[in-house]
Amino acid sequence: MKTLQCGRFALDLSRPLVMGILNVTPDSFSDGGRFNRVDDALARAESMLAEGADILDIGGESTRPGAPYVSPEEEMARVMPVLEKLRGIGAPLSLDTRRAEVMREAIQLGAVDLINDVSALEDEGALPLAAGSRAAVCLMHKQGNPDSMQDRPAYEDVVAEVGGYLQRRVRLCLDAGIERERLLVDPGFGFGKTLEHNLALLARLGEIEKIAGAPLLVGLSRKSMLGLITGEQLPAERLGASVAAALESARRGAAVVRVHDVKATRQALQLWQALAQS
Ligand SMILES: Nc1nc2ncc(COP(=O)(O)OP(=O)(O)O)nc2c(=O)[nH]1
Repeated sequence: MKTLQCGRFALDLSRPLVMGILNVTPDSFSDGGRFNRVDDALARAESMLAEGADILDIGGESTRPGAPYVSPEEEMARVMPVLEKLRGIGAPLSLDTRRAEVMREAIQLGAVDLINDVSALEDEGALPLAAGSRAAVCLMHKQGNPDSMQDRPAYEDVVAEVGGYLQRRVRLCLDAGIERERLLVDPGFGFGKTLEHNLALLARLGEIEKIAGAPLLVGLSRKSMLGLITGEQLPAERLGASVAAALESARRGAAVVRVHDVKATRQALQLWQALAQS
């Protein structure tokens, strides 16, 4: 049985896991401002667990294209009170940050089971910090940074380049002493990719896993590529496409899908699993 060693938890990867997104920001692209008060964040966490979330992903900085700068102090002020309250909730907590100092504070709190880093531990000190913890790590690919990554994304072969980057990051983590059982990789949909790039990555998801050598986490929920395909301008109105994207990701081998709409995604995955087992 394939297992993800995830801090205080060992997660069974024999079925796709659902990571519920808890953005404690004022400006996340689809739900900014809804859960940035601690009580609202707690209520949201509880409802996502009740809906079947396997992991909660707490993030204090929007990394959507064009997102404004958030200071480390501000990011910490947003996430630490929520992590403190959720520490005893009995479910794996993922911290969505690209800053080593935020990781350090949260690890010291004993409230991080998974470090979800959109910059694949590139921040100074992040790699040894993760190596010294028991947290799982999600290494995500991005081309450029949120302020300009969507200006002119360009690749020779997006799958080979994204896979190759993730393979190099996995190698670095293994050399630093992070066991492979703690690693996830993520192609980073929408992080310096055109619609064509995103579709190629989704279509060829299995190749990414093979090249990188670690299970896949996929985040497509409500993203603008789904808006381009459906014509739906409002991210929160992209439920159908988001659920279909999660299902297609699972069919192509994703181990974890990162979503806003937990209940609908779980139901779709349960149908898919029932079929797979019939
Ligand atoms: N591993 C991973 N982490 C991510 N974190 C944030 C976002 C952006 O989505 P969201 O958090 O909903 O919006 P915002 O960044 O505006 O808070 N996408 C990913 C992703 O695709 N993969």
